[in-house]
Amino acid sequence: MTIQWFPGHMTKARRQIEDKLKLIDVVIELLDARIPLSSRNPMVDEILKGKPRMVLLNKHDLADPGVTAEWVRYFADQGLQALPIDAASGTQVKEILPRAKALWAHKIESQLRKGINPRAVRALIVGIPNVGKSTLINQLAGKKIAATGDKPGVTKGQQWIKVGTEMDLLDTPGILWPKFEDQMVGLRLAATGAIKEELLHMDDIAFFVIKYMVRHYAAGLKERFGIEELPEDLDDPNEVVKVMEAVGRKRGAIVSGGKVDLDKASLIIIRDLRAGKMGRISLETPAEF
Ligand SMILES: Nc1nc2c(ncn2[C@@H]2O[C@H](COP(=O)(O)OP(=O)(O)OP(=O)(O)O)[C@@H](O)[C@H]2O)c(=O)[nH]1
Repeated sequence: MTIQWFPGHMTKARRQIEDKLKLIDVVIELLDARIPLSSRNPMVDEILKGKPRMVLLNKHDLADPGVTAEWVRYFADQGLQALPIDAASGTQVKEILPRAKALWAHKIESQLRKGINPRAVRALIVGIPNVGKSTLINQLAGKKIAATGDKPGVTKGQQWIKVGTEMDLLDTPGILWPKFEDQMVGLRLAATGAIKEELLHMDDIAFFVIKYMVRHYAAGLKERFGIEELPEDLDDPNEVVKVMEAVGRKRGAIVSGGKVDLDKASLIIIRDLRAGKMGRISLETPAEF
């Protein structure tokens, strides 16, 4: 699967999810805790057609905990339970089963009333590329089964995976596309690694990251790169370039003649952000929407 979503890809992805929906009881919608709305498919409500659903805010280990708490309230206001998790380390993953059972409780109760032994709740994980679907499937399965990778687009391939005796999970997730027509959404997706780097200009992504960091996480930026003065006028590109130059000098990204290699400095900023080296950072808040 490539990351360039054309209308044909979207139609195919949508059909694949609709086929899976026929088999399952509850949907586990995986979002990136750092950018919950930018990592959300714009048509998700329509595609999931009212299936009981929970939201998981993944990669919470990299997100700002205060902002994530705001997002949990945001989703609660929309009637959706959102749970911050870290699929890679397994933090809060044990909470998923009780929540899936709660979403399916009315069916379990009606089966019990009829004297039928309730079957395991059937679940499907859905989300955009690179949000951590395979990593979560592996955590829930308790062993390595799905292919994982740090580049978008590695999920391939329907089998059920037993999560204990009470939940069956489809072994291939539903792949959704993000809303990248919006330039800001594209920048946030690129900054977090959900869009392939080759498709965007590094310096545009780094510009966006620097500006956001100066506004919201100045201390983390200063500390990581030993910068004393940050720009005040963020509308002046020269000021932003000065930050890039400081990063390049600090990290030895210098070309002949002693000039800073701005492409390398951009890459350093983006890689450090993705690895959490500047602290736990969220790139959007409910208040911005
Ligand atoms: N820090 C952190 N990294 C995570 C977490 N969950 C997944 N990752 C990383 O994110 C990257 C993508 O994870 P995958 O599980 O391959 O994502 P996917 O959604 O299956 O991706 P596709 O196959 O592209 O659809 C990998 O490098 C994972 O190690 C998490 O909770 N925290």
